[in-house]
Amino acid sequence: MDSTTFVLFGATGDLAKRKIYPALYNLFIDRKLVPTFSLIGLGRRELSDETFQANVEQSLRMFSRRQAEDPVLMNSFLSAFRYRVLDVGRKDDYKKLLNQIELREEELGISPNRLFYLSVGPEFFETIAANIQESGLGSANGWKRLVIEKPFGHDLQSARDLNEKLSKAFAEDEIFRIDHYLGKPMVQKLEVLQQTNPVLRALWTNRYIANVQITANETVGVEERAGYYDHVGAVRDMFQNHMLQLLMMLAIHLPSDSTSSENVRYKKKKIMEALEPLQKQSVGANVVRAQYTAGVINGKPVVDYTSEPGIAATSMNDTFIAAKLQIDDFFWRGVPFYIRTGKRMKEKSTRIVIEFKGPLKQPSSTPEDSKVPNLLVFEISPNEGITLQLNTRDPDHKEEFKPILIDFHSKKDDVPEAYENLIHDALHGDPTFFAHWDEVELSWQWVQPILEAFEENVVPLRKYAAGSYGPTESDALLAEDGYHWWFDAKTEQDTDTDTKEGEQYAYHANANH
Ligand SMILES: NC(=O)C1=CN([C@@H]2O[C@H](COP(=O)(O)OP(=O)(O)OC[C@H]3O[C@@H](n4cnc5c(N)ncnc54)[C@H](OP(=O)(O)O)[C@@H]3O)[C@@H](O)[C@H]2O)C=CC1
Ligand SMILES: O=C1O[C@H](COP(=O)(O)O)[C@@H](O)[C@H](O)[C@H]1O
Repeated sequence: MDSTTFVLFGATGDLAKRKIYPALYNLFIDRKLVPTFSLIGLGRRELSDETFQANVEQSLRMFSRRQAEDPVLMNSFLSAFRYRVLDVGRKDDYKKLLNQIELREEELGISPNRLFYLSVGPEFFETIAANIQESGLGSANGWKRLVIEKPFGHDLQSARDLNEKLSKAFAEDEIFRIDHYLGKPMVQKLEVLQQTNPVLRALWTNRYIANVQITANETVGVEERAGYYDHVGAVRDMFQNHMLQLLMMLAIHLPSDSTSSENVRYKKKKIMEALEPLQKQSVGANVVRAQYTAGVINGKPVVDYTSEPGIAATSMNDTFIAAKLQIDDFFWRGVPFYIRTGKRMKEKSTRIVIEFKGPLKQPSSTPEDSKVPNLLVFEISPNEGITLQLNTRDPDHKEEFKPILIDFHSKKDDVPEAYENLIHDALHGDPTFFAHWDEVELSWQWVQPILEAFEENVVPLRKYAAGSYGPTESDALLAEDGYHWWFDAKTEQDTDTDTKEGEQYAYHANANH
């Protein structure tokens, strides 16, 4: 890693405290930061360097996955942190910042490599990029990078406008668009698993795969983000970015001899280009839009969406979306991809289930429910694991089959946070797990008819009880094709407990209704 100055806009904000500082601390503990690493935090409020460092330390105690107890390590880490006041719209502040960065670079004897991390509201992205360029902050004799948080636009046109403005100050290969799902360790493993395992490579086609199910369910509701969430809904908050990224990562076929970022990005773009487009009129047949009503989660009653603080009683916002997508290419033609994501669901889980074709022929005396298809399940979070469901003979009833699970689960503490991976890659200039503009643009393009259909209420807003697996219409989406959602039966019994190492659990048909 090159010597770097990490220029953090929004250093006093929530994301910085909960994700960015803990990620940097863990990279430091793992010796993945250079000794001359330097961070300059920016915000409007007046803070001394000491107060800023104390705030960072406090956030580590609250949010780091590692103990932040060793004072020597802590002081060594914090000594890299400085704070400066900057108001995004005040040009003078950028000039002052440039002087301060140059002084610090000189003091540390480091090259002017600068990573600008925009952890501020999206309304500031264009202004900051333009001011970085105008002030000369981005013209030093080193590299410059722009790390940008979501949301990247509100629809296709606004995303294009934003990209055009950013492109005036930063080249595409200098822009690192964060999609934190791409930083999740299991998502990062998908390409390697496929590439290094001929067994999986051989199976990754419509010849063997019946359908793919991608789920990201959350138990939380809108929380304190009513102002943001009520304007975006599940379709913009999760589907356009995280869910479509998961689809791309799962569906790409990479050459066995190369995992270059160009390759990954090229293949992801090809997947998006091959996605069968929806027309506004056909959205209703392929997409389910829903909002939660009151219910019970983990034994606690929760209110309906429109009774949440800050949400209008008449809100038609979607808190759940399920969709059926088809990739029209050689490998995936005819394989439906079902995607669902929602708030206030029964369990917190992000997983991909691959259901294979051809349930086994069984003796006629076998009860129906002993038939199971082979499943390959990638548990992405909060638990990380891979499970393969196979059939074997039931030792107690020899004429019947019995599913067995070949199971691998990581220990939770061993798994780095998504932001650790992403910040590490951005510092190294590796763009593989960041969203390229082509993917972002194609995602918005695919989603645009859905946004319009929702806006015009062409698609009915369904309801689901908080604490369920979503509306019945989401189950019907699969039932029409003869499938059903698979879920982890263990969470039926206890949504709070993590799967313990070596513990067996089964995947069952969705028992929602
Ligand atoms: N929080 C989260 O979990 C997630 C956040 N994001 C994205 O990250 C970004 C930051 O979110 P979050 O940290 O939650 O937001 P916060 O509202 O908590 O923080 C906003 C930050 O912006 C600074 N700021 C606001 N106005 C100005 C201004 N005019 N000039 C300079 N600085 C300003 C604030 O500092 P000060 O008040 O001192 O000026 C503060 O540090 C957003 O784009 C959000 O969408 C993405 C995923 C998750
Ligand atoms: O980007 C977002 O993601 C979170 C869910 O992330 P996860 O890592 O906990 O699965 C979601 O709660 C939030 O609404 C959204 O903006």
